[in-house]
Amino acid sequence: MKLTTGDAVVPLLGAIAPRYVVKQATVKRCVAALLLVSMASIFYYTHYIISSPLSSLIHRDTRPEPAIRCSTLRGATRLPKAPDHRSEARLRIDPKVLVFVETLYSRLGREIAELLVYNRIKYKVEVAGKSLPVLTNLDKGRYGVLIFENLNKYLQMDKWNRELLDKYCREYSVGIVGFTPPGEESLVGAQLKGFPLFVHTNLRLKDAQLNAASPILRLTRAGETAWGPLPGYDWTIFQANHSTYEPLAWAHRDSLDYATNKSPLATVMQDHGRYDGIQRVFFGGGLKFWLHKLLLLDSLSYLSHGQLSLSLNRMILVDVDDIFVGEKGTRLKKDDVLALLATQQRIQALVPGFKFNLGFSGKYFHHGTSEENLGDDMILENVDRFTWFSHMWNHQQPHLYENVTHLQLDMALNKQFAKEYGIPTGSGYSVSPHHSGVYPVHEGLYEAWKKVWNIKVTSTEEYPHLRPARLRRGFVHRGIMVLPRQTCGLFTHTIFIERYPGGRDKLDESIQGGELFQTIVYNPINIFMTHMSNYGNDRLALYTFESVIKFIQCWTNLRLSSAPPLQLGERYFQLYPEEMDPVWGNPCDDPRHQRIWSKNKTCDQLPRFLVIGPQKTGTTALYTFLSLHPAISSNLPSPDTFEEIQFFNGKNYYRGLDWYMSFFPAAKNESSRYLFEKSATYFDGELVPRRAHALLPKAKLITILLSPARRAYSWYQHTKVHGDVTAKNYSFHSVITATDTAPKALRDLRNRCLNPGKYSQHLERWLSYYPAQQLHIIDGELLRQNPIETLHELQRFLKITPTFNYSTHLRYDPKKGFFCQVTNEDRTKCLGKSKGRQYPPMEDRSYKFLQRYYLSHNTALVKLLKRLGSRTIPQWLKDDLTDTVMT
Ligand SMILES: Nc1ncnc2c1ncn2[C@@H]1O[C@H](COP(=O)(O)OS(=O)(=O)O)[C@@H](OP(=O)(O)O)[C@H]1O
Repeated sequence: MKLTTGDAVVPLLGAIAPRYVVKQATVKRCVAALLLVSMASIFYYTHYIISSPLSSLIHRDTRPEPAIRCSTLRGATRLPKAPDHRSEARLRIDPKVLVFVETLYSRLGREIAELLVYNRIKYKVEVAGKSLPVLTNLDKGRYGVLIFENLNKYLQMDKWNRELLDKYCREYSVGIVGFTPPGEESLVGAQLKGFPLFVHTNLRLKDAQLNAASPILRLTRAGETAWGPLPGYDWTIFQANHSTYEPLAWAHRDSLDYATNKSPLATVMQDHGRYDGIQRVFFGGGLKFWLHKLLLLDSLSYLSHGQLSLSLNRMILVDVDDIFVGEKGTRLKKDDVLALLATQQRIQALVPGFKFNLGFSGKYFHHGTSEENLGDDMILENVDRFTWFSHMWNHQQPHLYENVTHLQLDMALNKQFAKEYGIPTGSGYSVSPHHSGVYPVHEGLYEAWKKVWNIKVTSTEEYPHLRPARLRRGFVHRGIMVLPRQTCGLFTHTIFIERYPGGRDKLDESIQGGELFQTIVYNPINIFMTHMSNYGNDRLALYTFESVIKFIQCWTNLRLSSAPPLQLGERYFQLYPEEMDPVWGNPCDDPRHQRIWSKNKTCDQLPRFLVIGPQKTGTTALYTFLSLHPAISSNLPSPDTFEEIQFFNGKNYYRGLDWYMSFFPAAKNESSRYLFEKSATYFDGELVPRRAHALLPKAKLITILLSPARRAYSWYQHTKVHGDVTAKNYSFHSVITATDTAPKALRDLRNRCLNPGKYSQHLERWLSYYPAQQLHIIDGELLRQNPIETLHELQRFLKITPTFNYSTHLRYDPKKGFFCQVTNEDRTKCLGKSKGRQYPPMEDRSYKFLQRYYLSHNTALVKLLKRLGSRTIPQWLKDDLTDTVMT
């Protein structure tokens, strides 16, 4: 049966299906009929709709054209330059926002926080109604703007706190933003408690406009009308009878019975502070309406006197991935290429330097229909009008290659193709199919990229994860800048507007104030990912980008520009130098990452617990004794740092995950393997807890504590024996008592000697990443005197079964003065002579000095141990504190 028209499907269903259902009435046959119909539909779609000569007519009729119009685009009105909110006054406020929320889960509170995160604005969340947080630090205000998710929480604050807060705002010139909450009861002309300001609530509004004269508008441009209803039915509008108030935004009532009064209603009201000396902005609705998000950003900028101003520069690069790759019937034809060029030219007038950035896979060149092959030729005829980057030759994902040689060969083929067809090869930029190899890092990709293409910059949506987009970041690995890539809502399969998921309205919503528009507003540097097929067919990408760029021009004062990827990369890391350092996560914690993780790799090659130090507390003894356990395995030794890998601190971290995992060979018997690592310098490493947690969030942490004074002395002896010149030249007492005017080498040695002993401080940092249940603290004195009991307790904490009986494996060796490993009945194997050294006892004056030095830290440690539920306080800690009190 040949299907000719869409109508033919109906009789097919009507004729066949009922007969089967009624006469046979068997489930099997129903399923078979359904299958048949589905297959017929697929056949109809793929063989008729897509390849029919009529298909172009069907879809081309509905191909969307950018229809964004406004006075700015016509050049009709030249609006004044965006104001700079920076003030001449000597400001004493930090560029940080304090957000008072109703609860930690309230919706608007979350939306506010998300907006701040997206724009990298620092903030602190506080639940309103509790006591006020500390607002000042020395003579500086900690916050530049206060936001109340629910304005009532501010208006109804108890007198004492309200006065304190208002005083802070006046003294430090800090402004307040307040959102009126929706209420069940509709208010008509109700007065805001204590202000000559009145509200009407629960209104439906439409057709929003901005007050062009408002000094708040900076990023947001006035002059247009956002036609149509505003989202929600619970808008509040403001009416004032004091000159301190000035509307920032208006809208009209969206109601049939309101035809008589056409005057606009203020939805956002500015309080200039003439009434009570505090500047405020009141929002008559939440952040559902896109324009309000912009107005909030401008309000923060204005109220903080420019401390929280965002740059107005935005850079845009549009990658067109998969050039030459698409399926027959979905590729570019000649007129598509001409449209691409024409749109590019129009965009260039709005975005200086803009060129579509084409990523090609040469293997599929001329693999389309004859018309599409002419399209390929047309692209190459205009090769110099675009910028170019290399995709993989055959579009295969890099992590699927057997080895780096094959990967290089594949890349070389694409390079050869580029040379043959005059495609420029010097952009230094590349991307890989489905982000494979970029993140999680596949070292082979970076190696091959550098060798074949001299790649210096790439982009991905996957670091640290695809979602949420606002948290995407960049990093640098092996000299290659990895930039965050943005999505524009178009994917390989979205090629016809009629079939856009959610319909055309959905795409238009994203362009006109929605997700895509906001992506550009919030990201100073935007690299968008699109595919060749988005530029043929309905040319949705051309429509999307031209429209959103126009919409940005109409509604914002942003200065758009573009530049080649290398320049974008340099700019990105100038803006965010702190992002250069990567933070490696576990590829198996994210199903998307796991899918692009090489089959040769496993996530089992990671430790389940870490012995984190600090140095000189007995970590080697613990490491050695743990390694005797048949179910526990440590890492392989490092050629540089012996039993310690020292990955999470220092330079080794930049060697990447593959390097780290190579120390943990694949287990033979998975169930009995407890992999662990001990690096004693982890304990006090500033970055270590964050890095360790990103990779090993479930790992258990073991730390050993002993008198920080004695630890410092042991460390000094160790450093001296290892030939440290400063330690050799200065006595222990000179080192620990060195002042800040001492030579740098001595100060450095002092710090390295003393800092690890500030236990509470370091433990708090670990506990800000890991839950307390994952931390086990060993008393270093007990480890030394009774390692058997210490290890039994540790096994209980680690939940390792069956318990290994250490009493038959460890024995006190009187000669060594420590417990050692039993090798046979009368022999033991002790740790080397560098552990359990002989040195003179510490001078009394040094011990006393250190007791005082560590007093506050030790006191804090006692508190911390109690908080952690410790029933006994170590004897050395009691001694250190008692002696101090007595002296
Ligand atoms: N069983 C056993 N054998 C030998 N040494 C033992 C043992 N148990 C604890 N200790 C104490 O461990 C101290 C060395 O600590 P570390 O291994 O953590 O030092 S290091 O940071 O790895 O260099 C070492 O410090 P010093 O006495 O100053 O050498 C020892 O006091």
